[in-house]
Amino acid sequence: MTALLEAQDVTFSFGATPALRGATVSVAAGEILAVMGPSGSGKSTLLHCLAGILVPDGGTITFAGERLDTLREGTRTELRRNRFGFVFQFGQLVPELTAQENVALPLLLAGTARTTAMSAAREWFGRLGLDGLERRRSGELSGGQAQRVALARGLVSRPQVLFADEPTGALDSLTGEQVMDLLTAAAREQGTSVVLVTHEPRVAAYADREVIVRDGKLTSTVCVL
Ligand SMILES: Nc1ncnc2c1ncn2[C@@H]1O[C@H](COP(=O)(O)OP(=O)(O)OP(=O)(O)O)[C@@H](O)[C@H]1O
Repeated sequence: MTALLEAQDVTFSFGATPALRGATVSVAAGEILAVMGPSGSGKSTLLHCLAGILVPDGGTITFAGERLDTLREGTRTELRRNRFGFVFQFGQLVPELTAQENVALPLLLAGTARTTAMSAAREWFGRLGLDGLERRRSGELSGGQAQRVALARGLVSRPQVLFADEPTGALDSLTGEQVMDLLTAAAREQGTSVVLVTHEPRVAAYADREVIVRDGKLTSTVCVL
């Protein structure tokens, strides 16, 4: 397996609190990886290090053969914007913007012309069963609808890696399954790798592979296919 994204022996502390203590994990191109583990074990911190949001205290992060952790902040931000997509537990849509503007946002931030960005965003509404909701604001959407809008925003720039941190954590189980069906189908269709943090085995079951974080380390790898 050739790794697209890899953490090698990564350590990270929040002040005196160690969150990662030598975490090693890799994700192949197009692979959906579930990161599981108890609360406080370091899953989100690992995701943030892999995504270049946090810079590790030690160890290395490699993306597409190049060190991510040693890039200057501006270059890292640009790489995140162009190559990575994000979906979090609570959609975190911008409340002042319409649903369609929210989806278009990553493209607009990357410098795409507004008409092009808005029409690319529009395509996702049909794809994710959101037709007719384009002009709604986040306060006028159900939890499941808002999370599908967030998913469209995470995928609209066709990222190489989608980072999903408890993407179904705020949804009931049926709505969560619908979001996971759409997430995995869209990621597979465009060859996007997914780093999926979850503590729910039913959600992890959508992944190709599962790893478990305990006390800031990866403890086991289980193939779920
Ligand atoms: N911003 C922060 N400031 C200080 N300590 C933090 C911060 N974020 C996380 N931690 C600590 O780092 C450790 C790992 O946290 P992390 O959020 O990565 O765990 P997690 O496995 O994602 O947990 P959960 O499943 O509850 O979201 C924990 O001990 C946590 O208390």
